[in-house]
Amino acid sequence: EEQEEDVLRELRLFLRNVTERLALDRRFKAFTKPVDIEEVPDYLMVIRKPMDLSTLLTNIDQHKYVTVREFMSDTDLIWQNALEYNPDSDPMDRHIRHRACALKDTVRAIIRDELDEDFERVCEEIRESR
Ligand SMILES: CC(=O)c1csc(NC(=O)C2C[NH2+]C2)n1
Repeated sequence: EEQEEDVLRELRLFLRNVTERLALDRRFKAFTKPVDIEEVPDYLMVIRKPMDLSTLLTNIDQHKYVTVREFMSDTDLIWQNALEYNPDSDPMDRHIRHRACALKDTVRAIIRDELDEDFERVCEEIRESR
């Protein structure tokens, strides 16, 4: 009902704010857009579920996320994919893995500091009722 739509609207505002702050952080530049398959032709052979910050914003606007948990599954894909695609000891791989770990820690810190547990519980109730 209307109150549920108010909750989901507030969820989308929170998720857009988090995503835009991540996209402004220069450390996460490599994660802002889908990997360019012309530049990295083998990427889709290694990574089955690509994800990036611009796609998160599109998903939010398409009402894909009803809970923060669902949003975090997709933010986890971003750094997990980077760790998987860049496993080697060469400096470039190490550099992007460091940024992937920074993305993981930054998302978790924001959620811990800024998400009210009771708000997420209401979102989970809405998801289970649908
Ligand atoms: C987004 C992402 O994880 C990404 C984009 S390019 C890249 N890795 C490289 O270009 C090479 C360094 N060793 C492979 N990783």
